[in-house]
Amino acid sequence: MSGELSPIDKAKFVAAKKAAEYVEDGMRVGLGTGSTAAWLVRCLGEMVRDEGLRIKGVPTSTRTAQLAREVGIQVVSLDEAKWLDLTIDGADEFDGDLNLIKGGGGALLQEKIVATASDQMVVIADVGKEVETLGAFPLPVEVIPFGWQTTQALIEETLVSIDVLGRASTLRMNGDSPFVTDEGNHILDLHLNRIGDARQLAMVLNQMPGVVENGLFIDICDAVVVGYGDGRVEVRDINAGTIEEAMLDFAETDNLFTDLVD
Ligand SMILES: O=C(CO)[C@H](O)[C@H](O)COP(=O)(O)O
Repeated sequence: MSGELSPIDKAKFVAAKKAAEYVEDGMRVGLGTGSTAAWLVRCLGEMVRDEGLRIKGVPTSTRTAQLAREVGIQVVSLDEAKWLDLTIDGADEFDGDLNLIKGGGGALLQEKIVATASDQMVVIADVGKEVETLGAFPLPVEVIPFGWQTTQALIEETLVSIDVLGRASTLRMNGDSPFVTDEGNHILDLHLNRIGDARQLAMVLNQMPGVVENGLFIDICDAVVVGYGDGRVEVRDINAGTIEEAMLDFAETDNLFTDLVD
């Protein structure tokens, strides 16, 4: 059964499976969005079902909320949970300092709120997401629909004085219509190619009227669990500075490969 998955999907799965070990009974857990996070939700659902794990999950999107309920995880709102023990989420890019680009799935706003309200954020990613410098992946910026073209122009103009290689941006589409986030906003994808100073850029973007949030996660992530297509995983922990390596066995989890959900 595992042969049906591409190496990238196997890598995402093993990262998620390994990260599920961080989750302990009684925890309030932020549940990320995207295909890698969907694997995590499925793994946690299996632990709830088979091992009696009791957790409260705070989803970062309507998609994740639906999947979490489907697999039997108790879903609560962030305001009900108030503060979280742990958030596990995917990423579009991570660098050596574990700074991230997120928002490829359009859920960056809830993802950042939830991750920031957590004692610990663990990112799960296939090794292809690792970069030396952030910026090859277009940076998602959530903007309010009112005057979005003016906001876009302001962003592009401001980027002239920022250390980036490109400054074109595109409105994310969903078919013929603009993509709409769970909060009713739009997403501008900034094609920067290379971000020299991600911290500065994140601050500058968030000062602009019309910008709700940007997809740079600076000093938020505590550890990245990196998955490889052959089942290998590495844990990069920013606090302990350690790298743990392990090999996961696909055979035990074949049933999870039957229906990958995103
Ligand atoms: O930030 C995200 C959604 O807003 C995702 O975590 C990110 O896009 C990675 O997605 P995937 O796990 O499908 O590669």
